[in-house]
Amino acid sequence: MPRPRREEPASSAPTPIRKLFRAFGRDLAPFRASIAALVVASMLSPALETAAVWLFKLVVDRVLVPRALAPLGWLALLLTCVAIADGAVAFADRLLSTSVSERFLLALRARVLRHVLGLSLDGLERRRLGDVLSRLTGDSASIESFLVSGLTAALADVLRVIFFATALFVIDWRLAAVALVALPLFALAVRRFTGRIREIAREARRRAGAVSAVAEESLSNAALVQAYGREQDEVDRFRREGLAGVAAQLSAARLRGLLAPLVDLIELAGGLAVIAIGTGELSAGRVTLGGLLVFVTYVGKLYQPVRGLGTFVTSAHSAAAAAERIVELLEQRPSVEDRPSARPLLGARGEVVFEDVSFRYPGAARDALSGVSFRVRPGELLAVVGASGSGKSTIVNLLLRFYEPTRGRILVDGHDLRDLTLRSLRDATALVLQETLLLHASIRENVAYGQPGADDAAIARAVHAADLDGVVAALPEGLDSTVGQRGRRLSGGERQRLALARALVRGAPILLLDEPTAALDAAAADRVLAPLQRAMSGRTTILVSHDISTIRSATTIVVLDGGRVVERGTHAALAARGGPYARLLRARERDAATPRVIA
Ligand SMILES: Nc1ncnc2c1ncn2[C@@H]1O[C@H](COP(=O)(O)OP(=O)(O)OP(=O)(O)O)[C@@H](O)[C@H]1O
Repeated sequence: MPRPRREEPASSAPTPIRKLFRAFGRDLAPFRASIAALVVASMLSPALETAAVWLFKLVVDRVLVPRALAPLGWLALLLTCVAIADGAVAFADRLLSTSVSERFLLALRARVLRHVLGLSLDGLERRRLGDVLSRLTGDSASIESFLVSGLTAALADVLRVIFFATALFVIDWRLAAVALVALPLFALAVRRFTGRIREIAREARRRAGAVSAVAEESLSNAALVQAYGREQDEVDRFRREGLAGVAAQLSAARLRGLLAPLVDLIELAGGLAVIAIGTGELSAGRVTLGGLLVFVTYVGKLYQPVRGLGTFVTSAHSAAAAAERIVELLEQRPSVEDRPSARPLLGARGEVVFEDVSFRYPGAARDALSGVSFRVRPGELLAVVGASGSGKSTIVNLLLRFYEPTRGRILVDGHDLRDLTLRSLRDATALVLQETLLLHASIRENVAYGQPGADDAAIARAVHAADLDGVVAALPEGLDSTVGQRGRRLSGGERQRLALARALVRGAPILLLDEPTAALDAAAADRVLAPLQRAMSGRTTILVSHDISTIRSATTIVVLDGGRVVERGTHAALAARGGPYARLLRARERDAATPRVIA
């Protein structure tokens, strides 16, 4: 299979905050009812808070100052009711917001994952896996924390500001005017910082992606890293990427650190001014003691939501940065998609025809295939041989429609692949690669992956045909034993036979085998041979291989060189001709005579 070429995705232009809604509004739609309830809770909560403080004014003015106990009864009742209502609203708010946040986040992540899985391989391979993962986890979480938690909290904060400020004016408008002078200053201080915080938030999100990418690359290549003793280099690379993130976080901390004391100072100045002027107002009888006390309480409470709104603005910026990264991913279109007129391939017989097919990988300098033509009738075996890089795996990639030919066409049962739905084409094929793709699951699940819903009998037949009975019997939990990550608990040959069982259970009429025995030693390869032959019989098979024992029986052998077919025929005919195939054979024999070196 072709090596993935990954490059860092370029950062795109900033996404304005309203774009967030355009991009993710429809993800919110299923939660409309819960969000409406959440909005009501966010409105009730500030109203109840305002009422509770106001009741204390009444306690001071009606009970404490006149030293009269009588009104305390109804005031206490009211205070208790408000406290209970506040508790109930807070409970509902917490439950609702957790439920909406978590379900929204899951739905968003599932949408992103579905999209990414639907991308064509060329688009996917250009990305770093860790970066995609970081978008799927961290960036989605930022969007959630803005769109759901953030917006409802902001709504409550706005209402708090309105209610508290109104209460201030009702108590004493002169005092209120003084107290509120500080607010615009406050907002100004927050604004000055936000532009810079936004840039830093974007940088920090991008860095988080790079750090996960490095970790993913090191961990997925752990065997390589250890065998070549490069652990320290990997840690260093991780640290280098991480350091840039540390710098971004430090700048953010510096800004936040500056903002906090500034805000405190403004708050203190406001409080002192209120007390100074409030004493005068109290003496002039324009305000009651209770009024002044709750006034100071309201002022103290007023700064908290304003500060909350400042944080909301910051979170909006980091959400915008996250949204940019997710939108960029979601806007990537698969280069291979179903045409609107695409029809399913029904009851496939398995005839495969390549008609003058040329193909160049995106961004490559030369064609990987040029003018390749061949026909494989149902049930026949076509072997593709050739030197490394001659285009063998590309044939498999094109037949699975991971890519589309740049020229010519590929037909299955007489239908151009482009007229068929991707799903039905892939349903008609079973693939076995040199590098076996196994899931971290049981043997049963790995086999059933080939045919979801396969019953026990079908799985047992496939396991038997793949010569895995002995392996399964030796495992403590039989078919339900797990194979470890990427099947590491099995030997290479066993892994390959498991991959074959999966292909067999699929019952697809076309079998694609890309060097299925290349990673195995002679003994293990021999063990795969019989199951392989069983798998091939009755199916159209396209086999990419260097292994003479598997290609000897091919109906046709196609020899590729530099993406062109240079020879075709049966093993006997080609071996006798003394051309490129015979040369490949001789090279193989020499290889077989020299001991293998594990690279
Ligand atoms: N994803 C890719 N992007 C760009 N070029 C690619 C890609 N995959 C393969 N190529 C190039 O296309 C050519 C054919 O590759 P292909 O994988 O089909 O060769 P192959 O015959 O299967 O080789 P091998 O036997 O080494 O697996 C090579 O020159 C290779 O470098």
